[in-house]
Amino acid sequence: MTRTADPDAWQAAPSSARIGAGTAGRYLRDALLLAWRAAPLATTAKLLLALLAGVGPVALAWLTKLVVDRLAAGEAGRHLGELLMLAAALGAVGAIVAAQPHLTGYVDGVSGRALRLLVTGRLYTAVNSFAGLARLENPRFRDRLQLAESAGRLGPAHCVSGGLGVAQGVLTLFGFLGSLLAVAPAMVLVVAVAAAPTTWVEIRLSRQRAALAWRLGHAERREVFYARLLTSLEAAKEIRLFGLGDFFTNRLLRELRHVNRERNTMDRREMLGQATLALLAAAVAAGGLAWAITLAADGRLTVGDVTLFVAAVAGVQTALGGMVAQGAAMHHALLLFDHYRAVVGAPPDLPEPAGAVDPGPLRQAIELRDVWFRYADGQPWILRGVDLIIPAGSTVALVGLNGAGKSTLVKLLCRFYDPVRGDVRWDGTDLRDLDVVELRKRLSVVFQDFMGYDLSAAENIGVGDLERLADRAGITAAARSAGCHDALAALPAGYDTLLSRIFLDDAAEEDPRMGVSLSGGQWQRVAVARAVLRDERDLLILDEPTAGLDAEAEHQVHLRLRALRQGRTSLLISHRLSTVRDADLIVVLDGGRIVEQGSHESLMAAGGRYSGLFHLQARGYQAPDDHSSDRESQVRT
Ligand SMILES: Nc1ncnc2c1ncn2[C@@H]1O[C@H](COP(=O)(O)OP(=O)(O)OP(=O)(O)O)[C@@H](O)[C@H]1O
Repeated sequence: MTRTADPDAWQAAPSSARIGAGTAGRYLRDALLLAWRAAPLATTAKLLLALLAGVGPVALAWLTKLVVDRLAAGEAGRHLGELLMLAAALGAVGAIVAAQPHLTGYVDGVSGRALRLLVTGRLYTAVNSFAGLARLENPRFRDRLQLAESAGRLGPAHCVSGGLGVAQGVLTLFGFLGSLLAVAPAMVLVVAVAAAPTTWVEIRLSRQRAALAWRLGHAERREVFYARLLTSLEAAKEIRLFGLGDFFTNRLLRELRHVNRERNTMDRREMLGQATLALLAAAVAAGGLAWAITLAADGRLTVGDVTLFVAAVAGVQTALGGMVAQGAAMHHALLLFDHYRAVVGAPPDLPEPAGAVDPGPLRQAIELRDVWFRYADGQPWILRGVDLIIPAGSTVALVGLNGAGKSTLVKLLCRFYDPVRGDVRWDGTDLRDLDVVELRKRLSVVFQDFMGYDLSAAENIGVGDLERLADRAGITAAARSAGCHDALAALPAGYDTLLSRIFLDDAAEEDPRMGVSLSGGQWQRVAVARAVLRDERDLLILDEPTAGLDAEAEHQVHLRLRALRQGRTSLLISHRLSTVRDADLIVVLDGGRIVEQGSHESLMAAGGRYSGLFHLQARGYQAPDDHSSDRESQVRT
């Protein structure tokens, strides 16, 4: 059975500001389970503290009523022992109620941090499990990922705190409502009616807040993008030279203004709603007090009843306010937790066969059969019916103009995407039936847009094969092959030099020589060394591996790569045709179609596209006078 993939399945989870009671209950349970798994002790302590915080105020009010009633009845002398016991109980409960917020704060911190660790690990494990690239290229997914990253990491902790806050409020509320029922049953009705609009308004506000977070996600991501751009070292040259600083700052401020406007509107709504609710609460409290005083004057309530009544009205309103606020915060956190769940629970973006096959060593060939590919529905076809065989042990070169689809073909070989039509086969087995992790272990690639990591020089090569990260001899040999050993050895701390001007560890910060940047060509050699370290792989793919190198270095690196390719299966992409002429097969891609293939000699003899490109490049190295002799052989490219 194949685990079906759906690159858009993450969208199925609700992205609106509504969440049903059943879903909310499920999410809350999941958040609690996560909290329990992350920090069982702290979570238990949180539960107990919430219980204490819930019943504490009610106990205080009742103890106060009992003391006041005894004192008002002039029975202090007769019941002194009992009164002192009540006073001691009041002190003890008061101490617990006073200490509870501090204990809760501490426990919240401990459990929140543990939970964040767990949730963060799960989030990035999920992101790493997406085998393809399409999801990461989807702007809506990135919005969701950002919400999952920011709110999602704290979201579960907020869900738990909110849930416990609500539970605590419910305890207090029912405790005081029970008390009110004992002294003035009609007042229960008044308080309950007054609570209804509060609950309704707060839930509405919470929905609006969550919808706003979703709506603003895109603008906030752009804001972060401009902010990063303005401080990015890579962009700094162009930004300064082209005078782009104000341009990007203005764009950043435009996004920020938009976000501010929306948030101000939301705050205004919140302020108006909550101020109205506060007025309503004050009116209910004042009316209730006047009523209780009237009853006490008639002798239908004791002084203790009035104190209990006052405490109960205040307690109910505080509990209700807290409950609704915590409930709203929980509701907001649950809606944001939804984004986290959508990312973490997203099904595979590429189909995963249940019985995925280990590709095993390449023995015959990699074959593309009538491969059609485009990056999204409605976008132009990038590959149009490509049929290509890369025989095991041979070097195939892929050439063609910019945008012909060469790098796209490489991405399909790595299975970053699946063909829309047709298939790619490894010794006859469709790549879709292979274990993608095992497949990638059999590939070594120098990507056109390779990475330069803010790590040490040795690590920058070692990441090519994590098992050899500590294999200094292997790393040095790879660097020699790629022609960057001398440059790396000459760095201030040799291979241990941090290739970064951004992150310096404590020791490095004190040593101004530690953060070093390489030249473009040197970085490229490091990328080649990374691929060389990954030797013994079945397929070596080199996508413009020497584009940034000087002529001498290019020659040397190609000589070494040629030696490395010897007897291996390799795919070489290069615009410099002199570097591909010794390939066993040269394939010319044009507009997503293979228009020619053959050996250098046969393609030159055919006088087609390849020969035209070759002559064009060769002419670039000749004196102007020589050009006339070539004019007849010019082919439009
Ligand atoms: N992630 C992507 N999403 C959408 N379109 C893309 C993506 N990557 C590449 N393309 C488009 O696919 C086409 C082929 O790009 P590709 O990088 O495969 O060309 P190439 O032959 O390697 O070009 P070059 O010689 O410039 O490296 C281009 O038109 C490009 O705009």
